[in-house]
Order: sequence, then structure tokens, then C-alpha cells
Amino acid sequence: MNRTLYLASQSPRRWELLKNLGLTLLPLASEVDESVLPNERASDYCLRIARLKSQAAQAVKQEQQLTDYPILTADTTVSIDEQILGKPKDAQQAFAMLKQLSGRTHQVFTAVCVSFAGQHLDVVQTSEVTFKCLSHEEILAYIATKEPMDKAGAYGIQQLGGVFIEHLSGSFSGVMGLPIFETSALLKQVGISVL
Ligand SMILES: Cc1cn([C@H]2C[C@H](O)[C@@H](COP(=O)(O)OP(=O)(O)OP(=O)(O)O)O2)c(=O)[nH]c1=O
Repeated sequence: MNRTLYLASQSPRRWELLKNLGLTLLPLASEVDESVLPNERASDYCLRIARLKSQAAQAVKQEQQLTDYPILTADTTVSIDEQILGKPKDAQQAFAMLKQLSGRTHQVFTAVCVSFAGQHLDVVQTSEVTFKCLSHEEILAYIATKEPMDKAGAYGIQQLGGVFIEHLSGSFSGVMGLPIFETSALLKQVGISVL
């Protein structure tokens, strides 16, 4: 049975989650412009970016005449107050994001695309995450760990950020960057069975 795929992602979390499923992963580049379009909804944005990543990766694979394996890409987008929170550019932005999330519920969308043999499959998984009220000191201490810096919404559910999460409705792996349930269903459709 074939268990090999290209993972076009720089996210260590996505590598870890897929490796844990026993899959053989090959890297592939996928550079895209992640700017938000005017009035774009967070779920639409998330799916559009994951699809763009997929198209960029397919182009690289074709250009380099690489072996045919399915290509997987994903995007995780955090949304609150009709706003999209990307990765913070600096500690100040991280502070503002965490302050906005404090004591409230926000949405996390993760879009996953799998392309193989002319098939382009995708799914958007949605979670609702509730943060406890964060004190000024807690936010500063968390930022000092540097954990927020490479993560959408300035937190990581899978690490220290988990301390802030009062409630999650949806998918833990989805918030972390790749929803295992939905991803395994997509992979099955292109002939990769995890079990
Ligand atoms: C909300 C949240 C996000 N994240 C991470 C997952 C993603 O890596 C990142 C969102 O950025 P993405 O643009 O989705 O992904 P990426 O730039 O890290 O990787 P690539 O585009 O190459 O695939 O935020 C966590 O690790 N934990 C969390 O709780």
C-alpha cells in the first residue's frame, strides 16, 4: 500500500501530525502571497490560501519532474470580531492579539487540500476556542517564551498556550494546524489508508 505523499509546508506541527500517522513525507516548496482580499471572510481566505499553496506546490512538482505522489497543503486562520489574526510580526502585535482573545470565544479554521492525478480535494474544518481572562502579566510571560511568534493568533494550543484554553469545540489537531479526522478522509479518497 502506498503511504507516501508530498507535504508542502514549513509548519513543524503539520510534519509531526502526519508522521504520527505513519506516513512517509517528502518536502515540496509552496511560496504564496498570503494577503487578505478586501472584505474576505476568514473561512474563504483560509481555503483560498490552502488552494494557492497547493497550486504553487503542483507547479514546483511539475517543473522539477518529480515522482507522482499526492500533494498535501493546509492553512490555519484565526478569526475574531470579523477580523483575521495572522502570525504576529512582533511582541507588540502578539500582545494585542492575546488581549483581544482574552476571556472570549474565537474561531479557528484549517483548510486542507490534497491533489493527486487530476483530483483536487479540499475541506475546511472549524473550531471554536474559548480563552480564560488573561492578566497583563500572563500575556507578557507568554510572549517572553517566544511561543506566539510563528503561530496564527499568537498562541499554540499544543504547548503553553493550552493553559489559556477554557473550552474547545471542534478539533484539537485542527487548531494545531492539521485536522487528523478530515485529513485522513481526504487521503483515503486518493488511495492512502492510514489504518
Ligand atoms: C492557533 C494555532 C496555530 N498554530 C500554527 C499552525 C500553523 O503552523 C500556523 C498558521 O500558519 P499557516 O500559514 O497555516 O502555516 P505555516 O506558515 O506555519 O506553514 P505552511 O504555510 O508552510 O504550511 O499557526 C499552532 O501551532 N497552534 C495553534 O494553536
